[in-house]
Amino acid sequence: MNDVIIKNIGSLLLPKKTDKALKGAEMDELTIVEDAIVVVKDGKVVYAGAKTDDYEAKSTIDAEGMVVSPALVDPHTHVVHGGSREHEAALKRQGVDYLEILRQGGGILKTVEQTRAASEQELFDKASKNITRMIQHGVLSVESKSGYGLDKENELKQLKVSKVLEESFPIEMKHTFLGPHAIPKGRESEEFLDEMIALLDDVKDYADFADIFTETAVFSVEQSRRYMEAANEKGFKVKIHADEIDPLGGLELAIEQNAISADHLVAASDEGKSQLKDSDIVAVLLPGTTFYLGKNEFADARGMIDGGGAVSIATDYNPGSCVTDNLQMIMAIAGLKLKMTPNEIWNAVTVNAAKAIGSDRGTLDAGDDANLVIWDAPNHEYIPYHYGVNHAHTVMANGNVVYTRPGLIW
Ligand SMILES: N=CN[C@@H](CCC(=O)O)C(=O)O
Ligand SMILES: [Zn+2]
Repeated sequence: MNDVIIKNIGSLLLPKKTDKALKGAEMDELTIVEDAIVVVKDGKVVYAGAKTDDYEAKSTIDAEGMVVSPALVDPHTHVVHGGSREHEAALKRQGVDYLEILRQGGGILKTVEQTRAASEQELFDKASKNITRMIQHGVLSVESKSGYGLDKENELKQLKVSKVLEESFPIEMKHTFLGPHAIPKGRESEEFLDEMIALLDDVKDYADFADIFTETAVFSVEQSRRYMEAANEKGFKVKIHADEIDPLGGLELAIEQNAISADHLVAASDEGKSQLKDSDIVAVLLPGTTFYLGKNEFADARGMIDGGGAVSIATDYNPGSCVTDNLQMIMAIAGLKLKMTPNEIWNAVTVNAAKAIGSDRGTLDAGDDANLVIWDAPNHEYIPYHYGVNHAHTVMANGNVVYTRPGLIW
């Protein structure tokens, strides 16, 4: 006997199951079944498709005509950190730019101080609140970066907390070592980079990926190449924060180094974007960051998709450049500012986001783990349209309901 049937689904979203991320025109293809059901047994999808009487189950959930999709995947976050930086928000509004704040010892370096000062328990308690909100917003897979320790003890502390979060919540997490995220005060960049390269051996058991911030006044393309080559040699899959502010050629480097994703890409060159088509890399765009930093130029998602590339989107949740853990908000900005279509947006937060972090999630085919969301919306286009609010009604992780929307108590 099956465990549960979700019946009366108005629109069931079924992103295509593939080995590689969806590219170019494929990104606008999304199977939507109206009047559908999903059947679950032992935490797995038995059937997801058009309504049929062929299945029986111990219990039913009435979706009352709502939308059902795979649970969302957030492929770029900095969720484990100490403190907060609300004091910098005012500086940014006065026109002091993000890299200038970093040069003055603020920005990432401020969060490094706060993270070093926090215990594992304090970091866990703080990040638990973010993870809880992410689940409530329909996200069940989260990539989590270190990068606020910048030394062995504190980078390992962040990565350990990330692992404990994964063990403590009904989610999948991928963990990324981002030791070369900033240069600590008083340190010389080459020598610090050597230290981070040596650290790769120590973090091997805790990290799925090795990442670097390639940017003016942070790490150059040459330094990033040295780091990525070392990480590749040690068996890491590599990621890169590339071309966020200045067009340094980080995307071309990512392709050369066979990175699983290149992230940000606001200032990526036309040459780099044209290479996406023939590579397996996923461009992870972070439009919430451009929005929060008050910039007018957004990443060229249209150029990347129309040129045949694979695109995903993420929150980039962090305490400085994008302070939201609501991926639905990012879906809205992707429509408004990246000019992505609703189908492209849904593929970007499901299958393509999963590919960007080496996860097999993001689909709801028979045999998949039953990770899904019932959305209180009349159709899938409505969710990025009605922005800034949470449309998740019910979230199911491995066949168990882990969140249902509370009502008013009055
Ligand atoms: N740009 C570099 N790293 C983060 C921001 C980190 C911070 O400001 O604390 C990002 O991806 O946006
Ligand atoms: Zn980042």
